[in-house]
Amino acid sequence: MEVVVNAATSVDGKLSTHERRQVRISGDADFDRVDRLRASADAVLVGVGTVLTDDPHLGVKSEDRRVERLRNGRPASPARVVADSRARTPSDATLLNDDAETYLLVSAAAPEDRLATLRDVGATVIEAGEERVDLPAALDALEAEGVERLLAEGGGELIYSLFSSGLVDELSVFVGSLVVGGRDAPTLADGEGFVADFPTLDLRSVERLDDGVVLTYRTE
Ligand SMILES: NC(=O)C1=CN([C@@H]2O[C@H](COP(=O)(O)OP(=O)(O)OC[C@H]3O[C@@H](n4cnc5c(N)ncnc54)[C@H](OP(=O)(O)O)[C@@H]3O)[C@@H](O)[C@H]2O)C=CC1
Ligand SMILES: Nc1nc(O)c(N)c(N[C@@H]2O[C@H](COP(=O)(O)O)[C@@H](O)[C@H]2O)n1
Repeated sequence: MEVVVNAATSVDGKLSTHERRQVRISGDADFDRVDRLRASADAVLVGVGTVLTDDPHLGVKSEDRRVERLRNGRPASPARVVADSRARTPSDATLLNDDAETYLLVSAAAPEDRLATLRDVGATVIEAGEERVDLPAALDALEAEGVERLLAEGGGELIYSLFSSGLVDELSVFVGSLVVGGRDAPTLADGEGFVADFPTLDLRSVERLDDGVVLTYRTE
């Protein structure tokens, strides 16, 4: 499976405010680039932190791209995937609507009643890990479901875990021209942080877009 991570950060590396309030960092051209990435993916992954704060849709927005996918025998939008160890995704979350399939990656610690509720509203549950989602095992299970290209859109906890498990193939970051600040604001990679064996990246392109730049890396 090819795993592509995409996010937008301020110049000081923040994904959102210290209150975890979503910030419009990308401009129209960058949102269109993200839409192209979504259209090229079989599934889009976020952590449950992003679902709880942003209630994202994660679908392809361009009608032309949805039509093109259908013409190629694919669903109009990629599947939505949430890393959600304890099944905290609200049953009325937007990404559980009928626009695309939705997978919840949970751990053995997820309460049965929550799983039943979420299955009732259409989610497909994949269990991997005891206390927290075991991402390598969960991604293997997704691959068995036909997901060959996975776009991970954040947030910082999830992106850190993907790097720490060596699962990232490509990273693109839009760096917008604003400073968000705040020592507690989410950054591109949070988690516990690396103290050695830092993942190193190979910078492949630098593109000026909107009022910022898109940096694209492959992992080594
Ligand atoms: N600017 C941008 O491009 C983007 C910004 N954001 C912003 O990021 C913020 C949310 O980020 P953040 O709080 O880091 O939350 P995340 O979206 O990264 O979700 C983190 C949660 O995912 C669950 N999870 C399950 N398994 C794992 C695992 N193996 N590794 C890591 N997490 C796992 C955990 O909850 P549990 O243990 O309960 O399962 C964890 O707390 C929001 O403010 C949002 O607006 C988000 C996306 C893009
Ligand atoms: N790429 C990007 N640029 C920004 O400026 C952003 N604020 C975000 N945020 C993330 O985009 C997702 C919303 O998706 P939908 O529009 O609801 O489909 C969500 O994950 C945000 O955190 N991304």
